[in-house]
Amino acid sequence: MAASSSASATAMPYLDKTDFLKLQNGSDIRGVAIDGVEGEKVNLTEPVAEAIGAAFAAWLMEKKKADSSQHLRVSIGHDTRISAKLLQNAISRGLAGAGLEFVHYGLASTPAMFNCTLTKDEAFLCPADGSIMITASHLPFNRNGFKFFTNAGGLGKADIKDILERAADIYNQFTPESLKNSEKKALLNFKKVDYMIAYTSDLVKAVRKAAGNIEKPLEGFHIVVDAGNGAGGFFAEKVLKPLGAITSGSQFLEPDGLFPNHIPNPEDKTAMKAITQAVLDNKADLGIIFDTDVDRSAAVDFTGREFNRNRLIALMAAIVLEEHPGTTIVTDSVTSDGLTTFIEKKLGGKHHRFKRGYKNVIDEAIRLNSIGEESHLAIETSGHGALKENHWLDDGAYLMVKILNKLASARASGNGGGSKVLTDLIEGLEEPAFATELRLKINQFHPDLKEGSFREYGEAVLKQLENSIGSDPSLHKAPVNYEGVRVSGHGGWFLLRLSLHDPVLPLNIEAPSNDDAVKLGLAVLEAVKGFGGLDTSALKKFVGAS
Ligand SMILES: O=P(O)(O)OC[C@H]1O[C@H](O)[C@H](O)[C@@H](O)[C@@H]1O
Repeated sequence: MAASSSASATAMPYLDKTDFLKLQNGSDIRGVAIDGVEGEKVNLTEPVAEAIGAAFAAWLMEKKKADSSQHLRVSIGHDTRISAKLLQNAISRGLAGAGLEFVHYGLASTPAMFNCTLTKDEAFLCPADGSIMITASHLPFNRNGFKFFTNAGGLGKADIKDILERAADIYNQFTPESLKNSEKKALLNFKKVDYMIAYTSDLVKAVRKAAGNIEKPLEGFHIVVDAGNGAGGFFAEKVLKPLGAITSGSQFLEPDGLFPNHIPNPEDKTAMKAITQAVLDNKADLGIIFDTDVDRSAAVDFTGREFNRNRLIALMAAIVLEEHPGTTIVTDSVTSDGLTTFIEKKLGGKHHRFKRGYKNVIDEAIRLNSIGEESHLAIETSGHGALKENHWLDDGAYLMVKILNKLASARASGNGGGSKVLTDLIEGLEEPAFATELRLKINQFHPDLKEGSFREYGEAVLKQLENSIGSDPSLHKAPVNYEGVRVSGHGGWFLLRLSLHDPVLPLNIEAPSNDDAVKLGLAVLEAVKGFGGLDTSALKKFVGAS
């Protein structure tokens, strides 16, 4: 362990590239930003964040072929986490030290942070050459992280790795003088604007335009919002109200980084229950729920029926296919067979079931367009959805705007009020009576893994499962599949695949009954039973074998 000579730098432990690379989570940076959870040591410290800021600056200057005289501008926003300000200031010092301008947006959403690289309005110090969102999405309160954007979109895995490697070098070259110097520069150059005014006014304009330039196209609609105390509270006040909607009964709009009510996550059952209850209690027409940084969303109709997961995809596909008949809808891998039938037979579109991961589905839709296959929607069951018309940005608020457009235009053309128009759009979507996701952990320290990685071990489990399927006549491998092993049988299907980030094999099962789902579960259990490093307890419990 080497340590720098200075007083403040002695408090900074030596960290190498591997320590920095541990902060990578796909195309995001994530870490533990504050104490408070036993066994979780802070690894996203202020100096680490400062180094990441300086590394992003260096990366951006290279990308934009800028020299230090050009003063590239970077905007910084954050969600409601309690570590937001600390990290905001640290990353600003990194940018300032590298000679870049930085602008604080304060509380913002992830999609707004991409948008500001496209907005052309000097009053909001836009466009930004690059932007940073400080968020850890729905993770617990002690975590935090960064997402980065340029006008070309969100940075991908390779760029994040590059930035973290640069950050490791920068961090180990920090001296007390350099740290003081960047602090001074950051204090001198500090600027702040409320960019959410510009972003929300664009959303409002989009709905007005779609409704035929009516000032208050949502007049009389009662719509409740649940922001889960994340950054999405603006939607009620700054989008729905100006459009004329009644928003009383909206809940958890106040920022609170301890998330005292429920996790802001449309995939979370408690969160969905909370917004459903609010719709029913208030006899509202529609409920809208966001995740912490508003890149994901879901809705609830006036009867309390949830539009999330496959249903949200079906609804968005119906809206997009009305506008672009025959287009390809790209989704993640855990979507249902019923959804494929719905998109292809009822809506006349094409369902391209790809891999899990929002960046994967978005990049795939872009790729399809580039080879001549038209696609206008890339959407995941997690609630991430991106439209071609909106720069392929996964924006939970924009998804909801598309739904609002539908409500407003239906009423403008005399089709009544309420959200029945939405419910009707997904009529005919077959839904399995039983659906579950079990997450089977790989024990990385099990002797069976020898020197190999958990990924190699997971691949071996999948290979074994694939081989064993061949000998069971009631099971059939999906003819087209991009991830893991997807099999149909017993009237349903299962998919076993490697998690994008964790040493886990998620197993999704959908079937017409619990018994059929158990039969599918038993087939998986039988195939993987020789793998001592795989924790199958959840599966055993599910099939009643423990
Ligand atoms: O592979 P898993 O562990 O199920 O996680 C997959 C999920 O990871 C993150 O949350 C991404 O934001 C999602 O886009 C992705 O679907």
